[in-house]
Amino acid sequence: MSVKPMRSMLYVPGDKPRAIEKARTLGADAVILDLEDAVAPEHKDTARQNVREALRGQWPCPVLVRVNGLDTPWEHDDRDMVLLAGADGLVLPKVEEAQTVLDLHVRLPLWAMIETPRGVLNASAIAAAPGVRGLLVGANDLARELKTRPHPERLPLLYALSAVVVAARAAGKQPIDAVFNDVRDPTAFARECDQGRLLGFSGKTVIHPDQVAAANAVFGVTQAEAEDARNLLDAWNAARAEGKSVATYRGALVEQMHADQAAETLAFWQDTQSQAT
Ligand SMILES: CC(C)(COP(=O)(O)OP(=O)(O)OC[C@H]1O[C@@H](n2cnc3c(N)ncnc32)[C@H](O)[C@@H]1OP(=O)(O)O)[C@@H](O)C(=O)NCCC(=O)NCCSC(=O)C[C@H](O)C(=O)O
Ligand SMILES: [Mg+2]
Repeated sequence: MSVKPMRSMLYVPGDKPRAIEKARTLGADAVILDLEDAVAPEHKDTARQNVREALRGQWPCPVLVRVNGLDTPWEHDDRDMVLLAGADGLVLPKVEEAQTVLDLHVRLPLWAMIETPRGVLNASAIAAAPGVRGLLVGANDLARELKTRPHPERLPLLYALSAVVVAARAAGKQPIDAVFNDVRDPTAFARECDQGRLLGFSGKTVIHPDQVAAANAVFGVTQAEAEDARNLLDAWNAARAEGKSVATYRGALVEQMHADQAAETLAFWQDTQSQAT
């Protein structure tokens, strides 16, 4: 299954109608209307009503809803509302085993959050479950559960982050990196985006308007990268036309997989260009 990479997935608290309205205009690749941890217990009902209302309107991107966990009193009402109101997908928090996803029996695309040690250990099976489009890291919960200390390079979380990338990629699904909490530190945010891309994530979950463009830039394709991919493909096609099995581009070996990767880069570039116009 090929799904367009989600460079930025913007969480918006369900109890903030002004932020929900603003989210339509921010250029995120997806919006996640949150009913879970961004909403206090006494606001859950109002948030559900706001989200139901918001789903009736027009959106320029897919709109997902993060429901409350299965072990909470709100999950049932959340899920009923989401199914009736026609969201583009369901984000399930704190998924720990594939059976949770299998037991849901919903047709909506599912995005499973990996944010507990058991979730990390079972990430491969969760990613492979039918209906799952991607895995989202919940690093705040994960750090708490792992009893790690904060670290600027996320050293204590690296094993879990890579485990999520490997699990999602093995199943052909999208791994989406965790949120960065300090919305007033764009430099550190950009650094964490770079690290996420380096690790293999498709995109990043974000929590503030200012983070959207930066995530789109880091997880997108630059013009220079698109030109490079086009040149590599030209070199590859020329070598193949001469009957060669491999090529070189700028002195480096090019094989079929590099050509395939370059073609994917170009396709993604063209897709984002056509969206921007
Ligand atoms: C993080 C915030 C609480 C910061 O709020 P605030 O200081 O009020 O932001 P600003 O004043 O800078 O806001 C400026 C304008 O932007 C709008 N806004 C803010 N956030 C969003 C948003 N997420 N989407 C859309 N619009 C947003 C404000 O309304 C202002 O608009 P205007 O009045 O017109 O100027 C706040 O950003 C926030 O609440 N963010 C989302 C938090 C959230 O969703 N949390 C849940 C997901 S993360 C999570 O749960 C962790 C995960 O599970 C894990 O375990 O790691
Ligand atoms: Mg969480």
